[in-house]
Amino acid sequence: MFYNKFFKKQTTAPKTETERIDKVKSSVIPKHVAIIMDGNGRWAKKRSLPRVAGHHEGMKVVRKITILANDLGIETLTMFAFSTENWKRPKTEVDYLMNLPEEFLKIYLPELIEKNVKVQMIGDRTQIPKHTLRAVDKAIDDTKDNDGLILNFALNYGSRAEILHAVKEIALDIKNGKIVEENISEELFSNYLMTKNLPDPDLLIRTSGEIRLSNFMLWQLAYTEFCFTNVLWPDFNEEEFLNAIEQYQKRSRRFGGI
Ligand SMILES: Cc1cc(N2CCCCCC2)n2ncc(-c3ccc(F)cc3)c2n1
Repeated sequence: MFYNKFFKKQTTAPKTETERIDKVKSSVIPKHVAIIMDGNGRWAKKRSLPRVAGHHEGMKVVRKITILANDLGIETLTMFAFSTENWKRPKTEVDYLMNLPEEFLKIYLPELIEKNVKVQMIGDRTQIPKHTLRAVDKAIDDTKDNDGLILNFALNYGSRAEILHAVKEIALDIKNGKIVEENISEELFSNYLMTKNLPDPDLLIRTSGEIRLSNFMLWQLAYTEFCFTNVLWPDFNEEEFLNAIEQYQKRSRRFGGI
């Protein structure tokens, strides 16, 4: 039992995970959660395993957190799976990573469909191997009519490239008379981004103790609450996810106001 100083009443800490989930569901649920899934290589190194073992373990955590996010009623979950900078990694690691979407979908797509999850993707498709895109596009098509959680994978995504592409598109539309300069607003600009059909993230989670954005959703994260945890992504679990949501629920967001 512990004494709740605000409501002057005895309340009991939730004992089971189900009770904890119910308590979280009784408060504000972030509509859009974005996750930078960091620490996979370090997790493997700590176990004297190859880096790709960390990526494979991290893939299983994606499914775990997706299922819980869907159960909590979160509307969109954006997972930063591959950045435009990741091409600099060794070819063997990049080749492995480009096979992960297929492996993930082969194992988990039936369950995602059954749970009414809708798969989407943001990122530059031009450099992604055809076999990877085929698997992702099939999942997008197979889930296009679902209206549950949107599972949005950031794949070969870079925010500065996204912003530059939007600027060029706007310049072109001004040149061809589609829009006039006076009409350029934050809302119009947002509609030129890859995330145009999504609300800005309410909560960003980054694992492994790194405290930086790594060229991720720089425009969209303007008013997002950040939760940085030292936990390595392969060790991240439902309890850690609930911790992050509870942290979010304890913060009152002012969007620049008082
Ligand atoms: C490149 C990459 C890396 C990747 N990792 C596992 C999670 C930790 C971070 C890096 C490694 N995961 N995990 C799931 C996907 C995925 C992507 C698209 C899709 F439609 C379905 C699944 C994925 N893609």
